[in-house]
Amino acid sequence: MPLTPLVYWAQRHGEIYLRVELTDAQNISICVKEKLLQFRAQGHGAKGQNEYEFSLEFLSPIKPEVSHKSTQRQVNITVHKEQRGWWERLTAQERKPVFLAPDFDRWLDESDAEMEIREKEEKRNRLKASRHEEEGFVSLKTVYLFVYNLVQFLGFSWIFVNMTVRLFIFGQDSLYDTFHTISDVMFFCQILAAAEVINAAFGVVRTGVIPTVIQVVGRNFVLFIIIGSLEEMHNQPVVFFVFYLWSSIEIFRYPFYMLGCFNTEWKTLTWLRYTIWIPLYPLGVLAEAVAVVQSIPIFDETKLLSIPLPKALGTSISFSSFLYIYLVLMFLGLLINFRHLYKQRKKRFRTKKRKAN
Ligand SMILES: CCCCCCCCCCCCC[C@@H](O)CC(=O)SCCNC(=O)CCNC(=O)[C@H](O)C(C)(C)COP(=O)(O)OP(=O)(O)OC[C@H]1O[C@@H](n2cnc3c(N)ncnc32)[C@H](O)[C@@H]1OP(=O)(O)O
Repeated sequence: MPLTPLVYWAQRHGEIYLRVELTDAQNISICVKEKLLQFRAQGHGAKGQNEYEFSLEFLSPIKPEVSHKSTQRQVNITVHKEQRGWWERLTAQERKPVFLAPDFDRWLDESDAEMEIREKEEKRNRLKASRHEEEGFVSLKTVYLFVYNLVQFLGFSWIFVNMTVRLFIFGQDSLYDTFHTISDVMFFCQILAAAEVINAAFGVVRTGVIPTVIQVVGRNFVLFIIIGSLEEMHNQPVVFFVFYLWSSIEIFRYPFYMLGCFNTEWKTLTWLRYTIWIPLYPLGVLAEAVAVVQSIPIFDETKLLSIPLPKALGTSISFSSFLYIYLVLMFLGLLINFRHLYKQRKKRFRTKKRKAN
């Protein structure tokens, strides 16, 4: 007489779950034909280590594909009903086979199973809705970044082209009136650049906050305090160099970001974005340092932004004292950002190389 294992069952609208009580089951064979399922395996059951088998004639036809998973304690079988629906019993014969019992761990009655389906559907819908929301946010972010980069690109391109054309037409003379012709657009672009700090701080773009703060604060300090607030600085040729060096990188950086918004890139542009800062950054810092040094005697003379002191201590602390400290900060800022840009460059070209392999 073949030995029969204990079999527990439960159903859903689409599936039948069978749990066969056999430990360390091996050589499992499951055959399915229309309504019939035949199981055979070696394992440790109620009658010790032996070969066990059973067959079940289901109430309605089942699909031929049956999946099973054997664990140390049992064999779990999932059978798919040919047609979805609730079966009033498992087997064709009305009398339940003696080795068969309900699996109360998985047991659900019809209404509970329907509720389970509804819950699953609701969960799926919620997931879909949140994915849509996320996609909406992503596309909103893309539009925002694209427009921001486009505006900056147009602004800095206008500056760069204007200065280049004026240099060709007026030669050296153009160096002296850069501020008057360019400053409004430069003010606009650099005020707008504060958004880059916000973007970095709130994770809108994946970049460090410190390098961005150094960049934006450093430039705006030179633009608004050193050059903008001193009329004597307005027609200094150094303004030309500062503005020209700033715009030279931005006409490549912003279109690079614009393409990045659509996960696209143009290799030459990527190379330019991550390479031309190497000469431009030190030159830019040098030009800014020259402007700071040139402004020192003017701040001393005009006493602009100086801090008044009580009479006993002297007259005032000139703003130029702070500028000496700022020159050191500039050098530190240069080192931090140079290192940051070097890392970004290495990361960019290393990943690209790996992708190409
Ligand atoms: C607290 C007070 C501190 C005061 C300190 C004072 C110190 C003063 C020091 C002054 C030094 C400043 C000198 C400077 O003014 C001189 C010049 O600018 S000279 C001209 C040359 N300059 C440059 O080359 C620098 C240009 N600027 C920059 O590159 C950035 O501003 C910088 C923050 C330095 C670096 O950029 P970032 O960290 O963003 O690197 P990535 O470009 O590689 O971007 C990283 C990822 O973020 C994505 N990203 C970034 N921005 C955007 C954007 N606007 N739109 C879309 N995507 C963006 C980018 O695509 C990268 O993503 P992924 O890695 O996935 O590709």
